[in-house]
Amino acid sequence: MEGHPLALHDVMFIPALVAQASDEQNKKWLRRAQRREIVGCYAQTELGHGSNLRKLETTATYDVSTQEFVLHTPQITSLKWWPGGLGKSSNYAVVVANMIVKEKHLGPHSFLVQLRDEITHQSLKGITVGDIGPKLSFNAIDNGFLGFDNYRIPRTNLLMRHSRVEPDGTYVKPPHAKINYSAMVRVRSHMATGQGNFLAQALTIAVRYSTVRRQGFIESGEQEVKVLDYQTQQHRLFPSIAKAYAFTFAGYETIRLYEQLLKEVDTGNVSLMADLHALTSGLKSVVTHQTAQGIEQARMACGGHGYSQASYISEIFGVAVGGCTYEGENMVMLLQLARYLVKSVEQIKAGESGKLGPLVAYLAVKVDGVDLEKGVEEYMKAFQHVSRLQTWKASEKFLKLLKSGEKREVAWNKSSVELTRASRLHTRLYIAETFKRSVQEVADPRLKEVLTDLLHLHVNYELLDMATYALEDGFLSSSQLDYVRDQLYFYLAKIRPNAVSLVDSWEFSDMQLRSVLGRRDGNVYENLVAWAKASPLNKTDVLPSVEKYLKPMMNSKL
Ligand SMILES: CCCCCCCCCCCC(=O)SCCNC(=O)CCNC(=O)[C@H](O)C(C)(C)COP(=O)(O)OP(=O)(O)OC[C@H]1O[C@@H](n2cnc3c(N)ncnc32)[C@H](O)[C@@H]1OP(=O)(O)O
Ligand SMILES: Cc1cc2nc3c(=O)[nH]c(=O)nc-3n(C[C@H](O)[C@H](O)[C@H](O)COP(=O)(O)OP(=O)(O)OC[C@H]3O[C@@H](n4cnc5c(N)ncnc54)[C@H](O)[C@@H]3O)c2cc1C
Repeated sequence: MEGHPLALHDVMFIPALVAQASDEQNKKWLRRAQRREIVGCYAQTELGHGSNLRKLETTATYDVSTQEFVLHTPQITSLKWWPGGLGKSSNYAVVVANMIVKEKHLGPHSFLVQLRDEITHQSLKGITVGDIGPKLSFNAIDNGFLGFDNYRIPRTNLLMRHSRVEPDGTYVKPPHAKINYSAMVRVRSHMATGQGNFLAQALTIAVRYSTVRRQGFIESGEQEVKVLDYQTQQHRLFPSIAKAYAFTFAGYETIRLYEQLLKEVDTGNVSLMADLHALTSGLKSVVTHQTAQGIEQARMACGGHGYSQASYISEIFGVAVGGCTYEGENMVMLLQLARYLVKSVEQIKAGESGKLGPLVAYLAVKVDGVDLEKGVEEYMKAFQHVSRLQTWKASEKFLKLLKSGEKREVAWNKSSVELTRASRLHTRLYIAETFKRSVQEVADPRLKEVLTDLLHLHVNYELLDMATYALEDGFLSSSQLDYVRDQLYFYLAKIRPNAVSLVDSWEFSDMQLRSVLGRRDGNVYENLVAWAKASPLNKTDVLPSVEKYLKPMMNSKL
């Protein structure tokens, strides 16, 4: 669960080599990395900068006389800080540094750098490396720091698939200025499935436990009810079951798009880059935030035992919520998507709606009203409407400030909260649409029926959650909103009989879940007692601290 020291070797180091090292270079490095003869990480973030990559301070200066790059950490804020696996495990890193050739600053470029001796694993001369210390979670991964003192590497250690520096220092530009950012886009493209997986684990635990836990009565009877029979418990858990499926389906799509991008970029076709960057920037932000909320609700739904580490939900939360920060802080990434949305609005205003990509074409089409009783398609139109409304309002706010004479950056900052709201709504539309498309493609009629129930639950829950935007211009009436609520409660009840099968279908083993509450055999109470008794504190009846502290305190005559 909490990842492992080689997680970043697999999810970033190797993909960075695949995407950015030349075939020539990969003959030397990739096989060795895949066979784990070398262990690597992705060292980009610094003590002083993580979001603003233009201001990364680690430099890689080309020395034409020796055909080497000199890596240097000019000041404390330039130390690489946070990269997973960097502290103690890796002996190599893909280092992102500001490249300087013939005194020209060429921006962030990626270099393969050996950090430690392959035999002794000792850090090499000119390298300072270590672990940054305990974190909220993910403590099985040694996030580290790294400093260079005029550390020399061969010219050929610049990853040269897309940009090159020739022996004489001639710089060959990449086909797209941001192609060096591809390793991040890859992780972002995989995050929806990863986060969906975290959410699914937490929901498996909470739903199973909610059928074991009996507490209180709905109508008087012999037995107390299973807490899963409370509507509030269903409302707390079932929308997250739907989201776990929805995020996974959306993630399948972005993983496919990333693979397509990788192939296209190699042919020089970079047209997909802008769309995928915008899409994954919004998706990682919405999915990570909603996953964290869903896991927290799952933990709270388990009462006191949810708060015990025996539930393991707090660890799942810790690992998942890091995603709101890593791979691009959520606000920063929502604003990246907002750039794309504002550009789309400007294209429409310039009469160029025909140029809009499929993901934003809806911004040019006004929908007057919907008849929600006709089904899910109508909900999609409602999501399109609220996203269009907010995107246009936020864009108009920005453009009006611009027209009033504000500098672009200042106008942008003054509109940024409204812009992030538009980015979220646009992304939630995308998630709902991929969920709908994926359910439509399910062949097995029984599966399709249950997943359709989840889809209905999802669209009603989401539309109710966005009600402010749907009501503000009268697009939806309050009686339509009453219909949405009724539908929500109808589907909570409809899903109840299938809730356990829906989470069991993810087939997490007890070992993967590591949760006493989520045990497949439902044998919670005996195992909670066994778990507690195994705690180190219970090794002895009386702790040594009693002699050392308690007794002297209790016997002291103050
Ligand atoms: C179970 C265990 C699991 C284990 C799983 C654990 C995994 C943990 C992994 C964590 C690893 C990390 O965190 S690795 C480090 C992650 N770090 C980040 O993500 C850094 C976030 N910051 C950035 O990416 C960048 O600074 C930006 C994109 C925010 C800004 O870049 P910039 O160079 O200043 O560009 P900017 O001026 O904003 O935009 C200029 C133009 O470039 C475009 N642009 C910007 N980036 C891109 C891009 N990638 N692809 C295409 N286009 C792009 C913009 O849309 C814009 O187009 P136009 O609008 O002009 O048309
Ligand atoms: C668990 C974990 C694993 C990580 N693994 C790696 C790794 O393997 N490799 C690696 O290189 N890095 C890694 N990182 C670092 C991570 O990528 C950065 O923390 C992240 O990019 C955010 O940058 P920052 O920490 O500098 O935050 P900052 O950018 O300083 O953000 C601080 C606050 O400022 C706000 N802010 C910043 N810029 C703007 C802006 N332009 N507009 C509006 N608000 C803004 C942010 O929204 C945030 O609220 C990891 C981080 C974590 C937590």
